[in-house]
Parts: sequence; C-alpha cells; structure tokens
Amino acid sequence: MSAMQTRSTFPGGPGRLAVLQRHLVAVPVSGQVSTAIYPTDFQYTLNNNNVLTLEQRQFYEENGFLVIKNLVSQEDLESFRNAFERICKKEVSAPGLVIMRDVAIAKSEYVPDQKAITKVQDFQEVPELFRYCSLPQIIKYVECFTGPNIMAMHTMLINKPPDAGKKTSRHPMHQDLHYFPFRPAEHVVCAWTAMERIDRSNGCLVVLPGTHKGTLKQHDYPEWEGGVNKMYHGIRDYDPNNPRVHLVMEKGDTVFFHPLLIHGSGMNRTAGFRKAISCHYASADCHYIDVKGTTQEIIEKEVAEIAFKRYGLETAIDLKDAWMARGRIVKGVRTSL
Ligand SMILES: CCCC(=O)SCCNC(=O)CCNC(=O)[C@H](O)C(C)(C)COP(=O)(O)OP(=O)(O)OC[C@H]1O[C@@H](n2cnc3c(N)ncnc32)[C@H](O)[C@@H]1OP(=O)(O)O
Ligand SMILES: Nc1ncnc2c1ncn2[C@@H]1O[C@H](COP(=O)(O)OP(=O)(O)OP(=O)(O)O)[C@@H](O)[C@H]1O
Ligand SMILES: O=C(O)CCC(=O)C(=O)O
Ligand SMILES: [Fe+2]
Ligand SMILES: [Mg+2]
Repeated sequence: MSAMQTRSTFPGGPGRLAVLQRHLVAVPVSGQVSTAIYPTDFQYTLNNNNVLTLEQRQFYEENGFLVIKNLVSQEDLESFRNAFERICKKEVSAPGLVIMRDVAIAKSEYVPDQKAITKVQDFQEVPELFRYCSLPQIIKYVECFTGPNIMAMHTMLINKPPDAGKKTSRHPMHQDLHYFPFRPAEHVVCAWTAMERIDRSNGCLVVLPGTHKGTLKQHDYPEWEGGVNKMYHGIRDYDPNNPRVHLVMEKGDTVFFHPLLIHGSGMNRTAGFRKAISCHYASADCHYIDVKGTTQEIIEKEVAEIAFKRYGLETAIDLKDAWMARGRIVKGVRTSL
C-alpha cells in the first residue's frame, strides 16, 4: 500500500493523522499495520486531496520550490501573448495596470511595441491575462500551499528584453516577501509559468534551494555599473559562491515557490524577448502587517514616492491599502486580506 492510500483511509480522519504525523509512527490501516515511516512536521505544504505526491511535498519542504511540467496549454499561452502585445500597442489598457520599460531605455522615446516593455504588472483588470490566475490546474496546486481561501495578490508578465549591453536585463537575487506586507509567509506562493523555453541563454530563474527556511533579509539596490531597474532590489551582501540552481523550463512548465526563497534571473543574451507570466497567491486568511521599523520600510517609501509622482497623492498611501485594492479572490471566501 502506498503512503498516499494509507493516509487517505486513516481511521479517525485526517486531523488525527496530522497529529500522528508529527511523530515517526507506523500507521495502522484497516487492522493491518503499515510499516511505512512518515516524515514529521510538514511546515510548508498542506495535504490537499493528495494533489502533491509525498515526494513532491518533501521536495518543496526541503527546497522551497517545485516545478510542474507542461501545466499550461500552448493555446492559453498564445492568448496571453496576444493580450500582452495589445497592451504594448496601447490597444488595451486597464485600471491599475503598470507598464515598465527597461532602465536602459527608460528615457528614450516610446515606440508602441513589445520591444519597449520589460514587464506589465497588476493586470487584475485585464480579463484575458487574469484568466491565468484562475486556471483550475494552477489553483489546484496553489491550494496545497494556501489552503481553500485563495487570493491572487500580485500579477506580472515579464518580457525580459535582449540585454542592451549593460546587464540591466538581470534581476538581482531577492526574496519576494520583501515586497509583501502580509503573513504568514507559508501561506503565500508564487506560480511562474514559462511562456517559451527558458534557459541560461535567455535568462532563466536562478534559485538558492532551501533558503525559504531562513528569514527575510535586508534588501537594497545592487551596485551595478550599468544601472538597475526601479524596484529591483537585491539581498545585501549576496555571495555569488552560494550553491545555485538554474531552472531550465519548457513552454508551459510552471514553478511554484515560497516567498522567502532567494531567486533572481540572469541576463538575456539572445535577440528574443523572454516571456514568463506569474501570479503571487496568498491565503485570504493571512493578515496585513505594519512594515514601519522593519527592513521593508524602504519599499513602503518607494511605493509612496511612485504614487506621488503618478497620481500626485500627497498623503503617503498605506501599503496595506495598496494591496487590498490589488487583491482578487479566486477561490473560496475573502475573509481577511
Ligand atoms: C514579487 C514582487 C516583485 C516585484 O518586482 S514587485 C516590484 C514592484 N514594482 C513596481 O511596482 C514597478 C515599478 N515600476 C513602476 O512603477 C514604473 O514602471 C515606473 C518606474 C514608475 C515608471 O513609470 P512610468 O509611468 O513609465 O513613468 P515615466 O516613464 O514617466 O518614468 C518616471 C520616472 O521613472 C524613471 N524610470 C522609468 N522606468 C524606469 C526603470 N525601469 N528603472 C528606473 N527608473 C525608471 C524615468 O526615467 C522617470 O524618471 P525621472 O522622473 O524623469 O527622473
Ligand atoms: N551583486 C549581486 N546582487 C544580487 N544578485 C546578483 C548579483 N550579481 C548577480 N546576481 C544575480 O545572480 C543571478 C545569476 O546571474 P548571472 O548573470 O550570472 O546569470 P546567468 O547568466 O544565468 O549565469 P551564468 O552566467 O553563470 O550562466 C541573477 O539573478 C543575477 O541577477
Ligand atoms: O525574471 C523573472 O522572470 C523573475 C522576476 C522576479 O523574480 C520578480 O519580479 O519578482
Ligand atoms: Fe521575484
Ligand atoms: Mg553569469
């Protein structure tokens, strides 16, 4: 009998089993005694209808990420690509949508083409793109981290441009939690889907496995000669000798990762625009925190500065309000966030 079957039929229900799982036990099933030894203390994953195999759960617990191959169809990715192109041509816009150009061309004249755009962010009001966040096959996995009440908090389509020669196409090593004023971190997860093959040549994700078990680190702008994009903070004192893993992914492959996992992406050495679409989800039962006096205070200040420049908002906007306005429920009930 497999471990999965054993757990789903455990007498006394899953709650009782969860208690027993905290110890190394042999679990009795239907009068038999299973010799299976269970791992203790899952901290980062939930047992959601056995969507994750035991091996997948253990992998995420240990490493802080999990790649699921071929999760999003070619047709869906084509449709997201078309929606993105319409945004670049200014045929489509939406409230809240942020369009970002690479810092290397930020001050040059705008040409209405994808070549001008590094990423679009906060596409919760663009139905064709937001459809990504509600794809059932993605939500099914997300629920293994967030539980049943699921909010889509942060959305991005990243169009990493061919590097203009200054290495500004890199994304410094960081933890996404640095940007988020909601907790607990365990109930936040990112889904990131490759919209084409992504490897070291066009700047794949680079992760430091196991770093989700650490704490939130101090982030600053890295001191890069060629400049760095707005809001691309990196962890202070990044040690390039840290063991790192390059996530080579095929079109449609999706990685789920923990918001404390240290990750970044390399430079795009090709002539193509490397595309990925992502959504950060959180349990609606999470709560907001006040970031004043924490390492995240610099983000609150920067968001307020941008809001001031863009909307002329004099009174510093609360980070919490900005996130409440962005968040959308995608499953279950909007309880707290
Ligand atoms: C898991 C979370 C991971 C995350 O990354 S969350 C990070 C959150 N990121 C953001 O909120 C996106 C930040 N970007 C933006 O808000 C906008 O793209 C940004 C930088 C305000 C530009 O907005 P636009 O509407 O395009 O405004 P604009 O063209 O008039 O430029 C205003 C000033 O910003 C400068 N700028 C534009 N793009 C830039 C870039 N990529 N890097 C650095 N600076 C940049 C631009 O030169 C201009 O400066 P100045 O005021 O003329 O001195
Ligand atoms: N000083 C730094 N601070 C923060 N992050 C950094 C720093 N230097 C490099 N990185 C990040 O480390 C990751 C790997 O960078 P690099 O450009 O070497 O990627 P790569 O091209 O995929 O790797 P390789 O050149 O070994 O193939 C990227 O996320 C990059 O932005
Ligand atoms: O290069 C990428 O696609 C990763 C971007 C990223 O990690 C982020 O925006 O938080
Ligand atoms: Fe990130
Ligand atoms: Mg390198």
